[in-house]
Amino acid sequence: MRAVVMGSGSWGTAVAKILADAGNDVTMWARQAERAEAINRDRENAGYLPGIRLPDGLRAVTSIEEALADKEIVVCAVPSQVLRENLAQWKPHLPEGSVLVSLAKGVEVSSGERMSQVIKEVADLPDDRIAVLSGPNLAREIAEEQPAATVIACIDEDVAKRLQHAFAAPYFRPYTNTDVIGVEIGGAAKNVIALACGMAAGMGFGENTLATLITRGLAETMRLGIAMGADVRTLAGLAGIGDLVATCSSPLSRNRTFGARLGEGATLEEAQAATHGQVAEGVKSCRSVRALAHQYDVEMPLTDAVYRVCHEGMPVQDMVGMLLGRTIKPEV
Ligand SMILES: NC(=O)C1=CN([C@@H]2O[C@H](COP(=O)(O)OP(=O)(O)OC[C@H]3O[C@@H](n4cnc5c(N)ncnc54)[C@H](OP(=O)(O)O)[C@@H]3O)[C@@H](O)[C@H]2O)C=CC1
Ligand SMILES: O=C(CO)COP(=O)(O)O
Repeated sequence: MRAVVMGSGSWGTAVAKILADAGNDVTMWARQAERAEAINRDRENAGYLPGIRLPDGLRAVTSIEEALADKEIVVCAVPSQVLRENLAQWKPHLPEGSVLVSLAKGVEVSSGERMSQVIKEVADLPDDRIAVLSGPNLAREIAEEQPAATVIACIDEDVAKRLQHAFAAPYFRPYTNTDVIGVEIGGAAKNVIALACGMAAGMGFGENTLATLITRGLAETMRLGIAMGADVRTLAGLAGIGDLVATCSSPLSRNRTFGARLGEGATLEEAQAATHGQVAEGVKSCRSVRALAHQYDVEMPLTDAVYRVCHEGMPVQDMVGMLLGRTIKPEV
């Protein structure tokens, strides 16, 4: 199929490689001319995935019109808080009949909307032309062709199946799902829990603490997902527990690394500066996920604690007392 990846960061580049390795005709859109030129010249996106050789057929362009022309698959690979402004620019050039696939793992702060909702609203598309791709997919590992699986969700199962074939590479195995809400909430919430895990690791806590945070993080993600209409089985799958485990455990995760820096004593500004321009989505999404928890009247104590550290100046050490000092209660 003819596909374009709109965005040329870590995951956008890795996904463009997957699509090319899966036999599609792939273009990448980069907003900076130097990046597009370097990708075409060096067959490498050194700023995001140094040392990864990109497939020969992969071409990067800076013109939105040229990028989108005639494409059947349009992959949205910019961070969640800037998807709306980007889509507004892309909209006049979106090809008739193309399917938009969101990679972003976040909830928009200004609206509380999931990415598929933002796409529907801005691009004015029916639900059967909007899909999301999410799973335990740390970009660097996938770009190194380490085997992994993912979930492609669309309300229309036939569309999800077509995309499943398009994204299936020898090292990358997509599963279909029609539970778009569950896949999106799993992806957004795990970044917040990964921040908490990073903070714990940075403070020197070990595996019991991490396992507790992952497990209780899943519990609060499930509470929110169920309240929003998700299928709990989705959250027990790759886009839920799968991604939660990968992100919370890996030093490759920007969210976990950001949290770890805070746990080690860095200020928010210092942690931000150390991300080298790459996005740690949970820092913003903890605000919108927490707002959803209030809207749906569910308890999300870990998300609340991360929000307080990131946005209310609570010292990271106070998280422990805040979480362990809560009323003791049954597990389920
Ligand atoms: N990295 C990963 O392992 C994974 C990431 N994701 C998700 O995918 C999404 C994208 O992540 P990722 O590629 O890693 O992010 P990066 O931070 O690596 O790259 C972001 C990309 O978006 C572009 N960008 C940033 N701000 C703007 C803007 N205002 N307008 C236009 N373009 C912009 C950047 O362009 P420029 O380079 O010019 O700044 C860059 O191409 C996120 O939601 C993330 O959670 C999902 C799975 C895995
Ligand atoms: O989503 C990811 C892995 O599935 C990547 O996580 P980070 O954004 O924290 O690097």
